[in-house]
Amino acid sequence: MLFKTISAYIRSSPILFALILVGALFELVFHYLSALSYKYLIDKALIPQDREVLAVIVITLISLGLMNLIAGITSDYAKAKLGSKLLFDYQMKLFKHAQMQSHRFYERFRIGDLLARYTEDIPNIQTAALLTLSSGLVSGLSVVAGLVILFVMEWKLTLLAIGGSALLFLPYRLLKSGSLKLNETYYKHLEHFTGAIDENIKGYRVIRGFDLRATMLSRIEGTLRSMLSIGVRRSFVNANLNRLPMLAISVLSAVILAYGSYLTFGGSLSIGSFIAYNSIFITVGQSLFGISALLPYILSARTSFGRLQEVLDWQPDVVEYGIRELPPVRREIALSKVSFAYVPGEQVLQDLDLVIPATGFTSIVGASGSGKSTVLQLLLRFEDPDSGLVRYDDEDIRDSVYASLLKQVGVVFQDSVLFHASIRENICIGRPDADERVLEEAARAAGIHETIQSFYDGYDTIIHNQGGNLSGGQRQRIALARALIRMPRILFLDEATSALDPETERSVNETILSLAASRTIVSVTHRLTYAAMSDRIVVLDQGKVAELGTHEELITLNGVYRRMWDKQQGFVLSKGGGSVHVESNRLSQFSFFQGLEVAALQEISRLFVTEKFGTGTHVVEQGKEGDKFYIIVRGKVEVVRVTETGERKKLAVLEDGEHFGEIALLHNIPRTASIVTQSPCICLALSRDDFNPLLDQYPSVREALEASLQTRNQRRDTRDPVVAG
Ligand SMILES: Nc1ncnc2c1ncn2[C@@H]1O[C@H](COP(=O)(O)OP(=O)(O)OP(=O)(O)O)[C@@H](O)[C@H]1O
Repeated sequence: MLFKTISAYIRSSPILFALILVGALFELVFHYLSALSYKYLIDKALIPQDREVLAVIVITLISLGLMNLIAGITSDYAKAKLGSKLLFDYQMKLFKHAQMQSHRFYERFRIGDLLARYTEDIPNIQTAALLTLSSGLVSGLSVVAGLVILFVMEWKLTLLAIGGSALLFLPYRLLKSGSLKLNETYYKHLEHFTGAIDENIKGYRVIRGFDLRATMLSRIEGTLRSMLSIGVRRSFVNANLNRLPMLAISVLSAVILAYGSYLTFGGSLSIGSFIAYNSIFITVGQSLFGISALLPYILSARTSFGRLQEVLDWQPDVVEYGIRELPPVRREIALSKVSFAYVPGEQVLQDLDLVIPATGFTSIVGASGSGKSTVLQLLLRFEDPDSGLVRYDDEDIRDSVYASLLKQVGVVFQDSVLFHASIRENICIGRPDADERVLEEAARAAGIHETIQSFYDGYDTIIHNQGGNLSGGQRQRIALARALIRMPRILFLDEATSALDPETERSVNETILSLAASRTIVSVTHRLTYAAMSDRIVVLDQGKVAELGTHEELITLNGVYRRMWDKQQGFVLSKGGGSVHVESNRLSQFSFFQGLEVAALQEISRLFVTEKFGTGTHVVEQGKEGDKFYIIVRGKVEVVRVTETGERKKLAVLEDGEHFGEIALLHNIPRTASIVTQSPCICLALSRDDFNPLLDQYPSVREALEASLQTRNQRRDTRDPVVAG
């Protein structure tokens, strides 16, 4: 398969291959004529002392040498070009293939797996192809030509040489399968290694926060030790693939020398012929050795080729077969009877029907994990539904040219990736042909033009480290400008502002609201204050549309939305968002504060302290004794538990208005899980020491907390994974 593919590839560049072949033939002719010249030099020039013959031989050799040099240089250039082209073509092919893939592909092939293909496997194939074309081709031709000449000169001796040559390939046959297996194992470990490095870089906060440094170090050490031991065996086998043929050649040379001398003693072979024969045999031997020296490279390339094919054979989930241009959306975008699962059997959306009018501002809200982002992914065709269809007006988007869909939409994510380039390039990446006026218009619409102008280099300011030199609000506004410059008919926002501080969030949302007048906006958000301003709200619950309507309609419904809304109400942020106050009626919603007088609730409310956390902070550490109860005012946290084997398990996600750690108000008991922020968070914290004096005053609170603790212990006994932190 490797040879078939590579030789087809080489044949696709006939001129380069012809140049390489001509170079090989010249080299061959030069080598053999040099060796054969001994026969004439000794028998026709030196022994008879004929100076004229000597001069002819020398001039012929010099001329051939020069021609060989020119052909060699041309062939080297052709090889360099062919090799670089092969590298380029395969790397492009792999890149393009990866671009067409969706989540299943990226779950199967982690970053380490893919990087290894680019940096190890493709270069391995290139090396083997180039070596085969250079020393392999010359050596192969040389062996054939040499054996023919030797056969004509002395057939008995040559038969002996051919028989002996088979010995050279014996080690290959013996070591081949072992070498292939070792190569495969080595690359598997290399993938783990690069994947682990990537994970350790990206997750350094989590690793430090969970004190996983020793665990990670020992994992990497384990991988590196395995690579060390496999590396030793691999190098040893490869060295033997080289050394054993060399040994076989030495033995064969000794036999040829002995038998050739015997023929010379008997007078059936002249001295000149014997020296020429021996010289040609040495060239054949070297060529055979040249071929056997290629074998480790070819074996390695075979493994690499298999690994590369494994990726290239992966069929994309979203196949771009549509041929019709998608007309501009006029009426609606919709999901009809859509079911979708990332993991077979774990349904995220089930028979979902949703129609979003192509006008105004639609918000999609719902609890974490209800499928909001998944709906957006399907509308953008990042994924295709398992059943049902996604349509823009009456067009099934699978039947349309994908680019014509993307042309109509713009998208801003929560973590908008900005590239290491100027602000101008980052915005214009959405529309490379945009002129200065269009660029500034987009930046103005996103409310960032003045800020950019105030930078020393203006639009030419370079964005470093994915936007590290900009504030969160500036990054999101640039991402918004990048989406707007495409003048999209529909703008999709996926939690585009929820990671911003309250003040910036308010101002970016005002900008977004002003955009809704001229285009359709579909926004996934969990912050209901801004969803309330939209024209319609879709409430998702466990992958289904639970409610649909305006804010007022949904509040009157008194259902899921109303509960979510109530949870997020009752917090008063000071101007600038520096501190938060929780209202007494909000506190009364917590089961353990229920029934308390307003005065008592107000007293408790005053005990709460505002705490702010950046993304990736461990608000609560598993195993550490807890002494605070927290309410999340804004932000998103993950409840995670590290198992005894070091595995990190995500148990739940908590958002605005949700709480954790109430048992700590009663006892200083170890936390059963950690709470890690997923976005910047503002929390209200109530410490046990502050709250304790009130417990005697309000026995109902103590009873409710005791009951809560009991429930939690029962849960733990039945191994229920949900914890309150
Ligand atoms: N790539 C993935 N592979 C497997 N499961 C996934 C993947 N992406 C999402 N899920 C799961 O699909 C479900 C819905 O996820 P989705 O992101 O759509 O929810 P969401 O409502 O947007 O949640 P959030 O508000 O937390 O972002 C969740 O249970 C989630 O764990």
